[in-house]
Amino acid sequence: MDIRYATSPTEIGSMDTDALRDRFLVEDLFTPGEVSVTYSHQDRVVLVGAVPTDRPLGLVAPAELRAEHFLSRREIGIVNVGAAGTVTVDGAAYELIHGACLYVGRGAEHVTFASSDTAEPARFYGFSAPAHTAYPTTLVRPGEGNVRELGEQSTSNRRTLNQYIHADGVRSCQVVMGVTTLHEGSMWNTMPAHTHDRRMEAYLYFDLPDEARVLHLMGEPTQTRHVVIANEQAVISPSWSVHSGVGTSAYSFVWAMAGENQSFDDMDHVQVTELR
Ligand SMILES: O=C(O)C(=O)C[C@H](O)C(=O)CO
Ligand SMILES: [Zn+2]
Repeated sequence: MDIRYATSPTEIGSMDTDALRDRFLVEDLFTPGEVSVTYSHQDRVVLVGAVPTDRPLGLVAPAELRAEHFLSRREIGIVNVGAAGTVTVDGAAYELIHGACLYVGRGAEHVTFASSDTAEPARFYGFSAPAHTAYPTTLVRPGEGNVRELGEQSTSNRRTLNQYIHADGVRSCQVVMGVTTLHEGSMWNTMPAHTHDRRMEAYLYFDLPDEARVLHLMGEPTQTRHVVIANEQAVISPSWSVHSGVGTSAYSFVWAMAGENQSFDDMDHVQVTELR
């Protein structure tokens, strides 16, 4: 299992490009026929990528979890960023089309991923956090979440944010999750930027053309660094780090958080003019 240790803000000043990428960027989550798992010590979040091809794939607990089942002490939010597929949770099948989200609560024992058409596989992205109790497994189809329209065309940041798992929607212990889609011609996400000292966050960029990239901004607001990110790569953002990006093309991203609270609007806003 890929392990990423937690990072202090004092550490990143001396990191070069490769060190930043090794610590924060998750490049290979989606391998056909495999389930890939990255364990982050930032709030003990686990990122999962599953690409089922000719047979279903199971979500198995890595040895490092010291758990009988992956979800023995955890919950997970799953978004399908590929073609249609099915997630089966203890015998109940949920169909996820592109952009749909499934919350699976603590205690589920057998979770499997399958593609509806093996020639065009589903690509499941999971964000899992420790959970203290069991909330019901719930499917949210694209557009069924709480929608927020953000930004302006004139500042190239017009985007639609869908909240799926959140305090006023699908209930969870820690995970807050949704999808934001940039409108055509808009390139900036989360600008003006913010931090949230009470939660870490991870972004998975998707629906980005192969030849395009997102320049993702991270670090303390007055000590920013950038990471160049390709389609279907995830980036881990500690609670002290801004997380904003500009694409060379429109794109979507799954954002997901875990930590001290679930209050989406509990953000420490940063003015554009404060960034360095
Ligand atoms: O486009 C945005 O702005 C976002 O999607 C922001 C994320 O949801 C986020 O950073 C929540 O804290
Ligand atoms: Zn955020």
